[in-house]
Amino acid sequence: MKIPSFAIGIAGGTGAGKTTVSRTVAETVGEAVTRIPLDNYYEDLSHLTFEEREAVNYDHPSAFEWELLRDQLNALLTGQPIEMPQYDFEVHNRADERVTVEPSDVIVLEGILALHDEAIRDMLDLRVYVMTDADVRILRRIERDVIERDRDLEGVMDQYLETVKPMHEKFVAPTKKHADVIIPEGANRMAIDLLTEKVEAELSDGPTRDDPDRELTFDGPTTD
Ligand SMILES: Nc1ncnc2c1ncn2[C@@H]1O[C@H](COP(=O)(O)OP(=O)(O)O)[C@@H](O)[C@H]1O
Ligand SMILES: Nc1ccn([C@@H]2O[C@H](COP(=O)(O)O)[C@@H](O)[C@H]2O)c(=O)n1
Repeated sequence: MKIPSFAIGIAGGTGAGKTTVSRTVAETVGEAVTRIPLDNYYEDLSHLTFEEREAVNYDHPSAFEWELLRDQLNALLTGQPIEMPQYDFEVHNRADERVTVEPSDVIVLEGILALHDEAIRDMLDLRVYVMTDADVRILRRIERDVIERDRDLEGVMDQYLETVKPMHEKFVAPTKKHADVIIPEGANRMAIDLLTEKVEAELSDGPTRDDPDRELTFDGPTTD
């Protein structure tokens, strides 16, 4: 196994297509890829009632347990297994069980604020932002939240206007400037093929992060 692993961050607004991109890359490349959904690092809110949890702003950076994510991402990248928390959207809280995640050659961190935290950004080798128009994203989100997350239409609309949209503009969209690659629309075949090729090239005995030749093989400028 490569140590440190090759780390990719995939950020973008709700409904942009982040999960679709990371799942497709992981399925195409196979077992060498481990997905880390940022949602699993929402703070444990067991001390609040369901009604209080319903009212939380889940699009503000303070909703996430960044320290745990930094520690666990660092552990995985350096070859150690983690006990990853799980998230239950229906009850707005962390689930009781954790899942053991083994280190792997490629780690994909995926979530609205995957490029928000500077220390996390520094751990990533490739930073991706999935950019999809807001009207498309809200339509996708309504469908998903009602069908998969047990939400009602009115609640999804209120949440979107009260927190999701303003937080997207304030915290999510500005992280685009940290991206090495911007993917339009999510399930964009060409972009996914290029991303998959990049991952496969990293797996096929490319230079590691500590290799002085690595800079020479990097195929895009960073904005940091
Ligand atoms: N390019 C695309 N065209 C059409 N539907 C898409 C595309 N990308 C993603 N989707 C669909 O949009 C919905 C939201 O995508 P998802 O990957 O879950 O977004 P995110 O993880 O960014 O919230 C899913 O139902 C997915 O199948
Ligand atoms: N209890 C929760 C926790 C989060 N959300 C919303 O999930 C969105 C992030 O997930 P995506 O797959 O859409 O990127 C985020 O916009 C939160 O508003 C929620 O509704 N309830």
